[in-house]
Amino acid sequence: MQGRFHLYEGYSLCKVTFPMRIFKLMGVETIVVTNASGGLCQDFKVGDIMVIKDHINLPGFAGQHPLCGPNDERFGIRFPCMSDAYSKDLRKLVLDITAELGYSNFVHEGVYCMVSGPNFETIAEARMLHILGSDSVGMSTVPEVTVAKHCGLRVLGLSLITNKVSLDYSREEKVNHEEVLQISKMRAEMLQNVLVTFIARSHQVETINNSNCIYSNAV
Ligand SMILES: O=P(O)(O)O[C@@H]1C[C@H](O)[C@@H](CO)O1
Ligand SMILES: Nc1nc2[nH]cnc2c(=O)[nH]1
Repeated sequence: MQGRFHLYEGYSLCKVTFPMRIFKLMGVETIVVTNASGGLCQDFKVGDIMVIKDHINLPGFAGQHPLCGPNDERFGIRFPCMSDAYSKDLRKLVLDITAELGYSNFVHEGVYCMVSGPNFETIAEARMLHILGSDSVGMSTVPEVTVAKHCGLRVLGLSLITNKVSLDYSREEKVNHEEVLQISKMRAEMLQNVLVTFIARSHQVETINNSNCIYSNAV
């Protein structure tokens, strides 16, 4: 896909996640999701890649959840497990690949937190998300991954840290969308290298077949 739908654009979560069910019906088994996010973990630098190991569905806590409403049993069960949404095998494969490509210094694993946006975080909000265990924060991905997991797709998620999120009232820098786009452009080639190698090697991971799909926005 080129681009995605976002909650902040006014789309319902049903529409935001609809492509996942189309992929399922098309026979896709594995999806790769990419996004841009702000780094909350103090070890992260702008331009780092975070392999998503888990997420926090903040809108979901408030009832903005793509699986609310009658469950469609053709796709999955009413109460899906979400503790292993991001495949361990795929995470290992991508970490091996980034090490081989010499990218280890700027690749980390971490927890992505979704907020609805469209505003970036206040400092108090950022501090709260950090205390809750979020390593990065963004405005997408979680609804799609939730629906993908519900219908049995395997997921790899990569998040590009496009800016540092301020946790400190004395910091003067202000995040803006241009910076997000600029860093995404700067890292596009590196992410493409990782993904091309990942796709070429994905047959090494058991149960993956060739039905893979890249679902990306920022890169
Ligand atoms: O679709 P993603 O999550 O990559 O896009 C992020 C969130 C906003 O659309 C935008 C903020 O700059 O980047
Ligand atoms: N919510 C949020 N989304 C982002 N997308 C890219 N950077 C950010 C950020 O700092 N916060």
